[in-house]
Amino acid sequence: MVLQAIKYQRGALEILDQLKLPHTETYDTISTVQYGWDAIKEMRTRGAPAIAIVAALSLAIDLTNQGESQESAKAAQEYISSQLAYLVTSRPTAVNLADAARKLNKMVDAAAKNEDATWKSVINAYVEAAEQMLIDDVADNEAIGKHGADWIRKNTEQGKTGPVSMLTHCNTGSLATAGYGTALGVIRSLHAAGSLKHAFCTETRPYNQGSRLTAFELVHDNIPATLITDSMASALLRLKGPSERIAGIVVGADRVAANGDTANKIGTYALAITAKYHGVKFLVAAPRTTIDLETKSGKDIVIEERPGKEVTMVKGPCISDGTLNLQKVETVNIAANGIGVWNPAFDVTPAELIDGIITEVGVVEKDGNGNFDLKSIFDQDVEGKLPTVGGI
Ligand SMILES: CSC[C@H]1O[C@H](OP(=O)(O)O)[C@H](O)[C@@H]1O
Repeated sequence: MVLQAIKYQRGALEILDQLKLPHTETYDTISTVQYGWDAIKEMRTRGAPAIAIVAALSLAIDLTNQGESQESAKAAQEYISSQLAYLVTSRPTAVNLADAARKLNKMVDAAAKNEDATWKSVINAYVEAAEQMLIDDVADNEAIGKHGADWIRKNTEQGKTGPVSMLTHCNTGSLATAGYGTALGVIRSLHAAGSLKHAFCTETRPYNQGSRLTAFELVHDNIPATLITDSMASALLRLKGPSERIAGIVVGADRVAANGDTANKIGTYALAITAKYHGVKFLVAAPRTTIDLETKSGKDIVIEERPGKEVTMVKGPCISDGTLNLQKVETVNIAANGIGVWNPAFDVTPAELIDGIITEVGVVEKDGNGNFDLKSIFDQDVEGKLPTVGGI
């Protein structure tokens, strides 16, 4: 069975409630823009690409369910624009959602200006573009996986002489995208090619994307894997690096700035520092829709701060009279009452610590001056496909 974070057919959208994984697989119906916004804000669905897709499809569902209208094409365009502007407010750091909104607005503006445009023709154009995002994302991830695996085999000592082990952080797999994943897609590609010795994943406190989601995906796919706590990463590289043939650390991204500085799940920066210290490669895997050329460097990236209770409270299946009730989740406090909490959801890894940025058109490395040229990859096609949202 393929793990699906998003289930969609025209007129019906469901998202896998990732707050309940790995205990239960429950799908929530998303029938309005507000339901989509709430699911993203509460992180029942998460992951930079998945956030953009769920947001765009929640509006597609909203529009489809409205049925016929006598309103004008202009009214349709204005409604879509207002709903996309609202959806973008659900989470600020990942650029994919804002990028998708920009491209979808541009497409809808053009559709509304057609001389024979109607409410229906504009709505249909939007729905088709939003649906195309699902298809594009999986294709992009499979290409990222291939490029990343090829690069690791060619550019790491371990990869040149046999199967490699890789460490990854957070969740960047099928549960963070429309399928296959970005950084976890690279690990999937290595595994499929017989080039993976072992995958290590961090638990990724406080949401535990690693222990609850990535471990779930690795076990589901029968990929040899080991879970470590976030604080174990440096010891792993020092004590088990040579014997485990750890070639590198591969992570996802929420926003890559024009100079290559990368915002990703909190803890990524620390991993980049320890990778540099231990001489293993540090790779970022992300589709071009995550690269934001309008943001010059990491200091300009807004870092989302989340509620302190996500650090001090943990959720788990309810255990009463010794029996496990998977349908009932209890929340337990694990910190001293009254303690202050700082809970940034992301941090920024400077480009100088990144060895390569794996995209669907190839791996970008720094030039002789230590700079990433990310603009050039937007001129390249992927089998004739430019970086798009919904084929736009
Ligand atoms: C391919 S997902 C990219 C990115 O999104 C995750 O953040 P969150 O779980 O808070 O949505 C994480 O930073 C992943 O690396």
